[in-house]
Amino acid sequence: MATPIIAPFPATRLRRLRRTENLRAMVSEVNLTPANLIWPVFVTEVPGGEGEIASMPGVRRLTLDGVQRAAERAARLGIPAVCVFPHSDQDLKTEACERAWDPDNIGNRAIRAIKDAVPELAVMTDIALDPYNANGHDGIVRDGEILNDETVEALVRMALAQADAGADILGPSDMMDGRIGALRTALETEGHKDVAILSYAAKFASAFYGPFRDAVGASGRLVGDKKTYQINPANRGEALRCVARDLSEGADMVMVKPGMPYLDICRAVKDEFGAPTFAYQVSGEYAMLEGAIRNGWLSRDAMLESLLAFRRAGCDGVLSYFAPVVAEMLA
Ligand SMILES: NCc1[nH]cc(CCC(=O)O)c1CC(=O)O
Repeated sequence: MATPIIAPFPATRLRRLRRTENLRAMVSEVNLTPANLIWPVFVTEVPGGEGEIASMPGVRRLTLDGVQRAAERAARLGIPAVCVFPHSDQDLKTEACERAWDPDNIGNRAIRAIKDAVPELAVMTDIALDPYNANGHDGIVRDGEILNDETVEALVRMALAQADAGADILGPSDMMDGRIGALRTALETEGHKDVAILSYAAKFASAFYGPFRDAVGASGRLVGDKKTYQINPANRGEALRCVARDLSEGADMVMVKPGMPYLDICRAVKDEFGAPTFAYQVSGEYAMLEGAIRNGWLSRDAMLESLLAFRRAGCDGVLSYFAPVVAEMLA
């Protein structure tokens, strides 16, 4: 960026352009619109599973009817995409995770329900085995080890079932090596050449996913942690190598996750690669902000400020549980 020429005070008074709302709007460097938002929604097949998630006040697990109404709300508000997360029956979780590629699993049923209700709304999915895995991991576990290559084969089956159900954007969130290339090849050869991949490329092993694991019913199941596949929060260089690798294997878009504690990574990814770049303002970030707002410790403007920060850091869009509320505030 060119260094602006600044005349000495009083010729320069930077406050001149902050004086009124309209002057401030004229010189705003970034903006936030509903088009920048992707709304993550939880869909349950468990009888009585719908309702508010204790660690995410204001966020509900939805039935298939409920997710159709959410899709209509998204479309009305100008939110371009929803991302479907399944809350599946505990009894249907297995060690081989077969249900992940069942055309009638709750995730795939939700994709079809949304496409029936609002065909033009983009539907994004999550590709990882954890909602269907008896031990809560994103990959297949044998003797305590998360198996990379066997998991990638399972992910390909899962992805094809989602594409068959009508998904527009696939979101591999598992952090196995080689998955983007395997998914891209399978999509090309199985008649899904226009299905986009938004890779969770720089996904860190974070403590901020806790409420999400409650929401999808994986918390009680998870043995150990995800540090052998998700990135060490200390590692910026490794995150950039992951993004480079995923783009070179055929990802159309990339994501940094979590969001707010990793804005430096967002900026670096955008500057380095210029690809469509997204951040995930994850469940723990939502819980922090919403908890403080509900207690009266922060104002609702903190929501908007947090999302604007992603735009300033170079993100094209943000996955956020605040999406519908923020889109209403922006309307
Ligand atoms: N692979 C599953 C997945 N997909 C999105 C999230 C987290 C989203 C959030 O916290 O809001 C997770 C949890 C995890 O990796 O343990």
